[in-house]
Amino acid sequence: MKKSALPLKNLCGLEKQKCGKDALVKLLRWHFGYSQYRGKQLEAIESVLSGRDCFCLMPTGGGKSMCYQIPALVKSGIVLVVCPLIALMENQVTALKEKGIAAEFLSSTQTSKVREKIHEDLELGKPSLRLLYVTPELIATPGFMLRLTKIHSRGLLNLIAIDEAHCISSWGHDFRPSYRKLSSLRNCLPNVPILALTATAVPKVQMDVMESLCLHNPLVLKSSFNRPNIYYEVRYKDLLEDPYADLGNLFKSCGNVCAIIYCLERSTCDDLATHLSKIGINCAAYHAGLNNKLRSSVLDDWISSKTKVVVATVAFGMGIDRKDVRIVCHYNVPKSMESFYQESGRAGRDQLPCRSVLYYGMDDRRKMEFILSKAESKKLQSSSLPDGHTKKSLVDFRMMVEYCEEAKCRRKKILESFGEEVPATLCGKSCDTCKHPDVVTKCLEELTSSCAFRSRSGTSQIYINSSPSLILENQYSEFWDRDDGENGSEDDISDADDDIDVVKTLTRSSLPSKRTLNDKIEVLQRAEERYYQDKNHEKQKNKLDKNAISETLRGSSKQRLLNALKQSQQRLEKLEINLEMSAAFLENECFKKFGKTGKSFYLSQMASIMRWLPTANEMELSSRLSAMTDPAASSTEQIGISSSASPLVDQVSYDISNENMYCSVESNTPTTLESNLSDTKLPPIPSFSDYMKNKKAKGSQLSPSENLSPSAMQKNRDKRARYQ
Ligand SMILES: Nc1ncnc2c1ncn2[C@@H]1O[C@H](COP(=O)(O)OP(=O)(O)OP(=O)(O)O)[C@@H](O)[C@H]1O
Ligand SMILES: [Mg+2]
Repeated sequence: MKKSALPLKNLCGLEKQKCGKDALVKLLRWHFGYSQYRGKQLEAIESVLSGRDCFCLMPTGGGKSMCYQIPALVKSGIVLVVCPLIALMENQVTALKEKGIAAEFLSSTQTSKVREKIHEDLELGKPSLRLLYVTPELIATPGFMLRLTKIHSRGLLNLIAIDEAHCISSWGHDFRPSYRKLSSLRNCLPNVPILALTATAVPKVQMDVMESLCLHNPLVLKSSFNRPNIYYEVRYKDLLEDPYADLGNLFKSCGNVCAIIYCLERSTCDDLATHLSKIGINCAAYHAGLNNKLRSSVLDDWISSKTKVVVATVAFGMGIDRKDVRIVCHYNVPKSMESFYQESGRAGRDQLPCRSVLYYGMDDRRKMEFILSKAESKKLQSSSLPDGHTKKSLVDFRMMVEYCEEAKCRRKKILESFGEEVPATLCGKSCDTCKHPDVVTKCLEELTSSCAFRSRSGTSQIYINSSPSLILENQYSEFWDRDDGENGSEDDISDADDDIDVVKTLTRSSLPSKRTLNDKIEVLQRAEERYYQDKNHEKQKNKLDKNAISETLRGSSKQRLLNALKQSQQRLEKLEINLEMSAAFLENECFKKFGKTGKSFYLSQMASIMRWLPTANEMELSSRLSAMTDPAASSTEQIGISSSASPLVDQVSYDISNENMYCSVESNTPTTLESNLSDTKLPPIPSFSDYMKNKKAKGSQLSPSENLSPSAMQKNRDKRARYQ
């Protein structure tokens, strides 16, 4: 039920713009129904109300949002909240509106009419809005900054709150380049207090956040990271008969509780959800591979308790405020302690007892190490980060491995990883190692002995012998290119599972786990050999099927284009286009040209368009789309790809993944794809006719060009050898 606003004038001395403690408690009760402030909430609120910057570190579920929501109710004017996720903004705005609090968010997902209405309100002498949620990308646009400065100059900008502030630090676990742009806020909007909030920041990240946001003499509030109501536990997959069955039994024994199970890959989410449903557990899968509609309905059903268990990639979580999650399970080991803390922290936000259960497996560990080293080498190549960042993610992951592989208090390990000193008695038997030390020690001994042989040959042979040479060196995949600063993505901060899908290409283990690791690796190696032996044969056989462009694929391509166009429209304020029609037009052009040649080329072209859109200016976009009404133009040239712009590609091979695009492009010129792009502003893939001409000239067999560098030729030879 909506509540009318509390007559603030009676509570607060508006002239002095101050609020006493009692008045602030009344506001909390009236609007949110809570009787008292938690932890350091009140101190944070008082700090920003007095005009002082504040850095607030509170545990997951600690109630950080309240620290900016209450100040918004104290006096008229706006509190600007910067959030990394549209879903997060939507959730909070909906919840606030239900409480009768005037809040809105601005994002590309809204219609221009809705956005215009919000802008109109902001231009009023006394806006009705109290909280305005925006993404960091929007802050970076000059148009929006101008609007903010106008509001500021009218004395109406009361506070800037930066939620999930650790995203600004490249030392943090969820670094978002777009957050970097927030450092201009202090200069552009002087004297507005800034409140930085986070649940996960090691001391180095804390300093970085405060410096990057140019906080002046901030009040630094740090609460313990400890989540006393969570019982921590690790289960060892390699020692379990059947991890799926174990997980099923766990859920059955806990009753019909609300839970989240995190998996590394989308396919595991689907498999596991199917398995759990079969044994009567009310669950659904959630990942970035599902369309928006399905994702929202899974989320809605889970929020409303129609579905009890969600089996998800990390795309699920940030900003989801369901209080009564009783179990958070990790079916694969997370990439860092910070991620683990954030994800497991979604349990027990009601402060009641709950569990974190992590299933740890040696395969998962090696898989993650492989993924992280791949990401590190990419970072190193692009030199996008300063020295010292390299290997950081592997070092972070090491903590996670230690958490699982040491027979020490799990809680202590978590807290110490955040730099907190922990008294020996803190845990009070609320983790498996403290409660059952003998059992855990025995498990670890068994695990170590089963792994002993491996130490003779070093790390996993599977990765050393095969996949890295194929994937690390020879493949160029979109997948590693995700960078919100570049693609302007406002979508999921945690769409990291896209990255993870590279491992789909690797042999997947679903072996009975009581076997020794030795057996497992042998089986994996055999499977891997078979995989490569079958590869050529299979490639021929499935070529047609694999290459078909389904209606679903076309639908999702249109949706991607629509999202990208929305972002372009937001970026280029004068751009007037019909978004739906434009998306359909661009997709159709792509389909017309590549429909017959197959999915690989179609996907490559789609990817090129997606890269081109965020770089195109108004004129380029309008002229490209003018072909919609000019059939002659549209038939001669496709968007962003002119045959003359073809970057002389010698070998284009498409393989391995059927869902995600894996386009391996090797150029015979030293020109990089990026430099082509910046020169011409055109997507850097060859036109199909060029490719065919090239191919015909060399016979039907794909062969390396004479112009290829010796190392590239060697790589190609190696690659083919593996396929024979
Ligand atoms: N003083 C309070 N008393 C009781 N409940 C509170 C109080 N303050 C906040 N809450 C509730 O605690 C829950 C968690 O709050 P919130 O979402 O702000 O946490 P958070 O610190 O932002 O967590 P995260 O790091 O996961 O984003 C919410 O349901 C909120 O309504
Ligand atoms: Mg929060």
